[in-house]
Amino acid sequence: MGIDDSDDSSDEPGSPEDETTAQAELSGASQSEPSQQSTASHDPNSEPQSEEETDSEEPSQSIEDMLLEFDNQKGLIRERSLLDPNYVVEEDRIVGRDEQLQEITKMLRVALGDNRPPNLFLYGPSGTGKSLITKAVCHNISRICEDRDIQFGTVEVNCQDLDTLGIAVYELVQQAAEEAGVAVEVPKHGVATKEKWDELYRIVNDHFDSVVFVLDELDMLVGRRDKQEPAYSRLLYQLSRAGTNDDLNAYISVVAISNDTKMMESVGSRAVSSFTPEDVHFDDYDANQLQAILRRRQDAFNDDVVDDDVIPLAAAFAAQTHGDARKAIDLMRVAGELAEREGDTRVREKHVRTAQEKVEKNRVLEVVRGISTQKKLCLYATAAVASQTDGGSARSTTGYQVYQYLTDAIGADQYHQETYVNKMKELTTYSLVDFERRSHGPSSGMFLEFQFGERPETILETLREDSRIEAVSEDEVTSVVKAQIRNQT
Ligand SMILES: Nc1ncnc2c1ncn2[C@@H]1O[C@H](COP(=O)(O)OP(=O)(O)OP(=O)(O)O)[C@@H](O)[C@H]1O
Repeated sequence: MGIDDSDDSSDEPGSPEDETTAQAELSGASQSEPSQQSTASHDPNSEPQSEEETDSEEPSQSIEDMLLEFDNQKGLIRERSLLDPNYVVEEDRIVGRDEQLQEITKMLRVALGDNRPPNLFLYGPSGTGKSLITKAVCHNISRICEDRDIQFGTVEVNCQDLDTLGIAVYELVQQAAEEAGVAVEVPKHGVATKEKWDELYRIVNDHFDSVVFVLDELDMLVGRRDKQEPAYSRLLYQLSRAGTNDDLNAYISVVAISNDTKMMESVGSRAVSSFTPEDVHFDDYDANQLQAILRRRQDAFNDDVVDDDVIPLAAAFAAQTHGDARKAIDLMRVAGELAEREGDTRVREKHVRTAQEKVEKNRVLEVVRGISTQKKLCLYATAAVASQTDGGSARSTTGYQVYQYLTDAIGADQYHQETYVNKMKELTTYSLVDFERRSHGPSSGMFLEFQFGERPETILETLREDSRIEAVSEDEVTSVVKAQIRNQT
């Protein structure tokens, strides 16, 4: 029996660890901003001060006084949790996902009859309600099962921060133990992954009749690169197979969630034949749906403090990129916090505009902080092209020419075009960029057209914080880009 793949760490830049830090900074970013509020107030009616008095040091306000003063200010946000994208809202606040709700309910309801529900694959862009709908359905099943004396459990893990298969299985063990209210009896490190699987089976068999395993952001569980099959594929194989052989007596269903619509294409054939999921697609939200979602949370704010144009504007900004509800909610929260910090009595359009800049920049930062210089160069070149085209998109062929210019300019290694394209494709995982395959007719070759999820200018601005990229003249890059775009036909 081998020791587990605890050395199975991802060496890829942009590993989950980098992102966790960025995520933490993202969520805390708005709180850590220095306050705009001036504490030194000048009373225009006060007596003119003598020269001497003016020169003397005013006693500064104590921290306690400042805290109490801020505490006494009437806030604009009444129910902050409604503006937290990680908070699971009640069912009556879910809008515009009737079809998916119905489909998933129909398939998972089998658990109520003490039977095995099918496996599911939920896919679609970020922030389109995949996790929310799954949680809502499982929560309801759990309630009804309780009444019927069926031991139903939901074991949910987010795979974004899990580097290896061994760690992912341990995470499942931990979540299962928490759901069952028991202790984990296997160590996290230094044992074979098989022992962790056995512990998972033990907990599930001892405590549940039926379990839904929810594997969120499953495509992020890549694992060791020297393995033939990605870790997510091995996890799906093992888990779904255990549900059909003697390892697990409980009925189990695996719900795999991914932003990557093509994830199933890279799942190995063994896993495909044991997983065989029902697919449920989640579309982008349009501006009207996003408005409806935000209106159902408007009571997060005090009565009558949000200007009429605030929600439509936040929804329009979020719809412009991917129709991401998380972004729409983030915009409302940041706009509200900005207004509060300015001491304003209302949330206004201008707060949403400033929030848009902050949220967009944070999202880009979240992605680019952790990636390698080479990936940054690929991204910079492609965004530079997109920033100069009418539709905001960039052809891979043109992007590569600009990438070559950049690598020459800073004396970096230069990849072949195929590697450049692969690096860009890898970046699609983060929903920052998407691509379509195109051609200009039978005589010309194929190319990929990259579309950005955020404004290319924000990406360029953020990437220029890297000193190597900053050293390249912006004007020169722009003229190279323009020349290359002219050469395109
Ligand atoms: N239909 C909806 N009604 C109300 N709120 C929604 C809806 N869809 C998404 N949200 C909210 O948007 C945020 C993101 O949703 P969720 O986590 O379900 O997205 P997701 O598709 O799983 O995205 P990701 O792949 O990035 O995890 C959550 O705060 C969720 O409450």
